[in-house]
This record gives sequence, C-alpha cells and structure tokens, in this order.
Amino acid sequence: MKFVVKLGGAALEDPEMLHRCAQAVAELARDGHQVALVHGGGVQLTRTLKQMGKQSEFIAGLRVTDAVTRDTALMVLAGHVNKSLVASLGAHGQSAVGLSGGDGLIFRARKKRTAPDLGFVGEIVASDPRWLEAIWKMGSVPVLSSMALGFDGEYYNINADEMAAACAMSCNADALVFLTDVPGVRGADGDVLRWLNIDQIAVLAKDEVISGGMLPKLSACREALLHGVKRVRILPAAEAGVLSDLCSARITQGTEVMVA
Ligand SMILES: Nc1ncnc2c1ncn2[C@@H]1O[C@H](COP(=O)(O)OP(=O)(O)O)[C@@H](O)[C@H]1O
Ligand SMILES: CC(=O)N[C@@H](CCC(=O)OP(=O)(O)O)C(=O)O
Repeated sequence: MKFVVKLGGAALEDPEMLHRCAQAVAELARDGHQVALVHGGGVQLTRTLKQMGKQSEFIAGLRVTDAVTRDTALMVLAGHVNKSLVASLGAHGQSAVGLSGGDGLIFRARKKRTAPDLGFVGEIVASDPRWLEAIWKMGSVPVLSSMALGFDGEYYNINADEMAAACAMSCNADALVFLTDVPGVRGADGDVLRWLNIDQIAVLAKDEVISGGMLPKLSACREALLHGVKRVRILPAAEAGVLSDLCSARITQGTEVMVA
C-alpha cells in the first residue's frame, strides 16, 4: 500500500515521540509499503524566528511570510527538521532521502492569493511524483519538507498539511495519516470525534469548534478525500505504533475523516 504520513512540528518537539513516529514509519516501509513522510516544523520555525527577534503572525492557521521568514523557513524546515527526521529513520535502520518540494521539481507552487496578503505563502499547483517512485524503488523513504518552488524561481512556504494532501493526491495514496499533538478532532463537547464527515467541517469552523492549525489540516483532509485518496485519519503521534494496523485491523485512536 501507499501511505503518506504527515508529522507535525509540535509532535517533533518530544524526542520520545519522534522516536516512536520514526519507528512506526520504518516498520511500515519494512513491511513492504511505499511510505512518504511529509513534515511540518511550525513550532521550530516560530522559535528560531523569535531568537532572531521576529514575532510570528498567523491568519487562519497560515504564517504571514515575508522574505526573511521564508528564508528562515528554508533553513529550519528544509534544513534542520528535514535532516533530523532522516537521521531518526536512519537510527531505525531505514534509509531515507530528505527533499523539499523544489528538489527534482516534485512540487510547483504559486503564491496564495488571500486578503490580507500572506507574502511568500504558496499553494501547490503541479507535481511530478517520479522522484518519489524512484526513491521507493530503491527501498528508501522520501522525507519532504513543505517548501516548493514557484514558476517565478521563488521558494514558497506551504502549510505542511496542504503539502501532505498534495503529496497523497499526486501519488494516488491509499492512506493519508496526520500524526499530531492532539488525540484527534474535538467536538463542541470537548470529546474526540471518532468520525468526521467532510460536510461537518465548515459548520465546526463557523462555530469555532475548530480553529488555528486544525483549519488547514481539515481542509487538507477534505481536498485529499475529494481527489481520490481512499483513507484519511488524524492520529495522535503518541499512538503512531498503530500505523501498521491501519488497513488490516480496526483502530480506535484519533479521528477518521470521511466523505458522506
Ligand atoms: N477542535 C479541535 N480539536 C483538536 N485540536 C484543535 C481543535 N481546534 C483547534 N485545534 C488545535 O489544532 C492543533 C493541531 O494543529 P497543528 O498545530 O497545525 O498541528 P500539527 O503541528 O500537527 O500540524 C492542536 O494543537 C489544537 O491546538
Ligand atoms: C504557510 C504556513 O503556515 N506554513 C507553515 C509550514 C510548517 C507547518 O505547517 O508546520 P506544522 O505542520 O508543524 O504546523 C509554517 O510556516 O508554520
């Protein structure tokens, strides 16, 4: 099976969590699945920007990205975070190849047109999954950071959940799993929803039951499901160990997002 696993920056903060997620991804690959790992690193980027004296601003879960922020995103996401994940997979005996969307022109971006303007924030408009296929053929795991090149030669900062959905759509993934720092999507009563229909997303957003980073995440889930990805699940990173059971057993952790 083809899996796209997205690992969020908050989950990456805890070395034990990182270890668990890398182990689960390595196990999936060793079981013969084709796995692409797409990662975020929003928390790490915010910290580095703060050390540089720059405050971060988000609008509807997306970072306002000026040129300095974009260059810092390249450094942190395509650099340190990406290479740390390659190292973690390596520590579990799994070879991995770290890439950004710009490498091999796997993903092309264009500036996201929003009001207010978000600067160098992009959206994926084209993809060429042949590099992913080539890496899989070599028995390796592509590890993708959420930066992609525009046709104007500029790098754009892509929300990592959007990047993961684009990756899953591009390679016709059987499953897209978001490993995150919460136990799942919480409903109005605070309990984790075991299932979420994509038609409910707009209502949850309107009622402010979902906010911040959950907005682009659920929008990415919706896009992926509407474009042929068969299964989409939001899973707590702490439970990454159940990844290999996803398609063979009934799992209860996290939230399954579904089309009506
Ligand atoms: N209804 C909700 N259920 C769960 N998390 C929510 C909800 N609404 C907002 N959130 C926020 O969404 C965050 C997860 O999104 P995000 O920060 O983008 O995670 P990641 O780093 O995994 O991409 C949670 O930490 C939580 O603060
Ligand atoms: C445009 C935009 O907001 N990009 C994100 C990219 C990283 C990301 O999405 O990281 P997480 O998955 O850890 O949240 C950012 O700059 O924070």
